[in-house]
Amino acid sequence: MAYGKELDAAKKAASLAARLCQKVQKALLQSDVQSKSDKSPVTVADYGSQAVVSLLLQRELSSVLFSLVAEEDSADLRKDGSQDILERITKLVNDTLATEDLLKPIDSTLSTDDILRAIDCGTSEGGPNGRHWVLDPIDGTKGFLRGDQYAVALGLLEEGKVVLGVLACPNLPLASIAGNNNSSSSDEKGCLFYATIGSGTYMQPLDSNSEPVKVHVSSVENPADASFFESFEGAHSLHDLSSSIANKLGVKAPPVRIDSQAKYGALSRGDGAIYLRFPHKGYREKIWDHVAGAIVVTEAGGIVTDAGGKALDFSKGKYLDLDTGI
Ligand SMILES: Nc1ncnc2c1ncn2[C@@H]1O[C@H](COP(=O)(O)O)[C@@H](OP(=O)(O)O)[C@H]1O
Ligand SMILES: [Mg+2]
Ligand SMILES: [Mg+2]
Ligand SMILES: [Mg+2]
Repeated sequence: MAYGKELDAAKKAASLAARLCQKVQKALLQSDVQSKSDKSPVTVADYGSQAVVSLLLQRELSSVLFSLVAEEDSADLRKDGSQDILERITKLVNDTLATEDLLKPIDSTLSTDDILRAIDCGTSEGGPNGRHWVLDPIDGTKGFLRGDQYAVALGLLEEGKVVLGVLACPNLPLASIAGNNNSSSSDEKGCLFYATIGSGTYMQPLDSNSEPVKVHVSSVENPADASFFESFEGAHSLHDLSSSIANKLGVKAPPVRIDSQAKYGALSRGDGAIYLRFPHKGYREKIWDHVAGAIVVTEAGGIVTDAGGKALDFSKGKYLDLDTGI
């Protein structure tokens, strides 16, 4: 299969990064620190996830040319007073890598400098030529902090086109979320969605080796039977505008609001039929917020465009040039 080796590496990297995030999110929920608005735990998970993916991809693919466009960089970690947080990230990454039995044994424990370097591999600008990995180490940080949805989102661009995407969604129920905003806690959670160009979209449980299943977008034709997704955060997308558009389309169901590219994952298996996103004026969308999600949806039979109906162009660097919304 085309991109088979890249897909294996990407699935492994995203799953392992998700494991790191789950560990941090658990601690975040169990301790009472969560409400204290101390953002350091999430920073730890964002950085740790980015380091894990960067290290894994490089180790598994050992290509001379490795380009990664990723959300985080190490600038803040290099500042005075960041030593403690950097050591925590380093420990998290080492502990996470040590749990991966499929990995070649690690020659030595990674140092703080190794971690800084791994994070900074993600400073590529992308663009229309060659291969670029695109990573959002935690998409939906606000959801992550709330204990809600988030995703590790990893994609691959080749000559400006998305050819591969992986979405690890640790809190997304394996069963459909159609019709309910809050799933019961007994639901089995943790989904891994993946797609390569021309080969469809698959979903498998994040923490087991169960067989992947091919997924397809909703087949609902009548808008009256459709439901739509949007950001949980009103600051990220104009809820009033989505509602009025949904209304005009004839959609009757209330919006399903969830964080992150888990929306694209849920869409790809038909939990809902539509995703509407209208950022406030002046906001520029970043490619890592959509690359993986876009291919997961298109390979499942869906269509992803800007609000003007044009396909998303991921070849312009870090930002998407959009007409109004997605
Ligand atoms: N004002 C804004 N308008 C639109 N999107 C925004 C935003 N501020 C942040 N975002 C983006 O929205 C993403 C989350 O998407 P969603 O709203 O679907 O959960 C964030 O990703 P991160 O959490 O990776 O920073 C961030 O990139
Ligand atoms: Mg994001
Ligand atoms: Mg992020
Ligand atoms: Mg962010």
